[in-house]
Amino acid sequence: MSESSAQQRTPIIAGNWKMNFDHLQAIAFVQKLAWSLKDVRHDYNDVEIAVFPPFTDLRSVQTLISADKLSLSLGAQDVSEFESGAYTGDVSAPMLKKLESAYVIVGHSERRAGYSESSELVGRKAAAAQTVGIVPLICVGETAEDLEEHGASAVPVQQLIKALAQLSADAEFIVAYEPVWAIGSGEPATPEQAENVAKALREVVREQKGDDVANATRILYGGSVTSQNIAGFMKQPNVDGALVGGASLKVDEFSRIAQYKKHVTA
Ligand SMILES: O=C[C@H](O)COP(=O)(O)O
Repeated sequence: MSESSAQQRTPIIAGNWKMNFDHLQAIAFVQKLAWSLKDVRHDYNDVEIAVFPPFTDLRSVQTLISADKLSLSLGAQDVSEFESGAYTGDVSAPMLKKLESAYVIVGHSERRAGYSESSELVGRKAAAAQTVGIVPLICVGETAEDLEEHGASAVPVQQLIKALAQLSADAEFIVAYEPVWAIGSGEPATPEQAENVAKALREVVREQKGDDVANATRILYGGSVTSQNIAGFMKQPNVDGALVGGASLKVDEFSRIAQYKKHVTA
């Protein structure tokens, strides 16, 4: 990958709220976040900042973003593989599209572990999102046991190969490398570990989708990202942003993470 291709990718700082904040709390949070970023946003017009609220908050956050013309992107945390019908509890990609969700997370390890979601299902969900023009953010990552047995990249690479095999459309997707052992643990991967796996994942994209897609695809790191460590990740040539969990629930901290360039030195 050349330096120039890395520069073509717009970095994205994404806040995955998980199952936190009701819709009233969501409104208050987004208002505070927009206020916190208002004086610096012009310095960050080449950085995308996105929030991923629970389903019940999407309408409220979308209305706020649209009414106040906020420079924030909106995403959902999951999507059904089906378009409509008798699927109690599911939320479809067309429904999310109506709410102006630009993105949807698929394959988060909490869903893989808690709901036995396979990489094939993750791929079908990603395909359903792409059908309506939503960009899927495909999460992959190894457990501590996987790391010990197979090293860092083997499991994420296999997960991505299987998920990408389900995509038929030639449409955008994002990959998030989230080592399970780093999520919520306060023990992030090192920037070098994140870079090594991100590089391996980009090679998977290259093999399956070709050079142009590989060079354009954003690959994020997630797992105990904070304002103290974000700069190290963002300096890596194959890391194009972060998927932030716990720290995205604190306005000031998430705002500091979004302003990572202040902390990046050559
Ligand atoms: O989706 C976000 C990840 O699970 C990371 O969560 P965390 O930042 O709380 O470790």
